[in-house]
Amino acid sequence: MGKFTVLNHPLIQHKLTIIRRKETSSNEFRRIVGEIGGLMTYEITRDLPLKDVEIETPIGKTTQKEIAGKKMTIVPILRAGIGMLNGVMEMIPSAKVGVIGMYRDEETLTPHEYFCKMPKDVAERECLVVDPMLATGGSANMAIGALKKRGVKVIKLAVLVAAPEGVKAIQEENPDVDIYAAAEDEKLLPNGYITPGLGDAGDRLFGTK
Ligand SMILES: O=P(O)(O)OC[C@H]1O[C@H](OP(=O)(O)OP(=O)(O)O)[C@H](O)[C@@H]1O
Ligand SMILES: O=c1cc[nH]c(=O)[nH]1
Ligand SMILES: [Mg+2]
Repeated sequence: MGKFTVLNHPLIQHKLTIIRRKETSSNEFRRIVGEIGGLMTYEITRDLPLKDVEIETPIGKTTQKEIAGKKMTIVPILRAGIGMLNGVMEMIPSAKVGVIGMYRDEETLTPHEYFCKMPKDVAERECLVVDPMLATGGSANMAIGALKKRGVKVIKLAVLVAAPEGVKAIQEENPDVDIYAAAEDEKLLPNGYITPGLGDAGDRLFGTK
């Protein structure tokens, strides 16, 4: 089964509390979602392999470390995943970006894919799927399925708030995927929202409600 890790760094926890507050403006919400995305990336990439490289400093030759192999593909799930993207890209500027568009039917909570554009060599890269909310897990499972269909072998999932139901759904359908979250919340409500959660992440990011 894939690992489920809650990244309880004090900065991440503090910033998460700010975006949970209902009075936080879209402007501040957007900025902080990006910042948390960056802080989470720092933790998630801890085990990236390194290789030795010969370089020359102004003083002389030396052998130092750099990240080995192809850089990651970051895969934001539209719309809300876009909120995390800039923060993640600041940490890994050479990563490529693959975008997948998905919306949840408000009645049935079933996800629907409406867009997918991946880098040509996506199958050779590790993918980090980002979305602030893991509720039923339907959207993330569908996005992971779309990547596997394109030949991707190593996939990680980063979310801000995870419902236990969503974590279970990913672990059952995609047991090879490690999940990272800033928090695991209490549960899913019958209407599909996470409690206590932070409301509708897409609407709060884009000011649509
Ligand atoms: O785990 P699930 O039950 O699938 O729910 C989580 C999904 O719901 C939200 O997207 P939404 O459908 O609201 O689209 P949006 O990002 O465009 O607002 C959220 O950003 C996730 O993608
Ligand atoms: O609580 C939730 C659940 C799904 N999507 C959101 O944006 N918020
Ligand atoms: Mg939404």
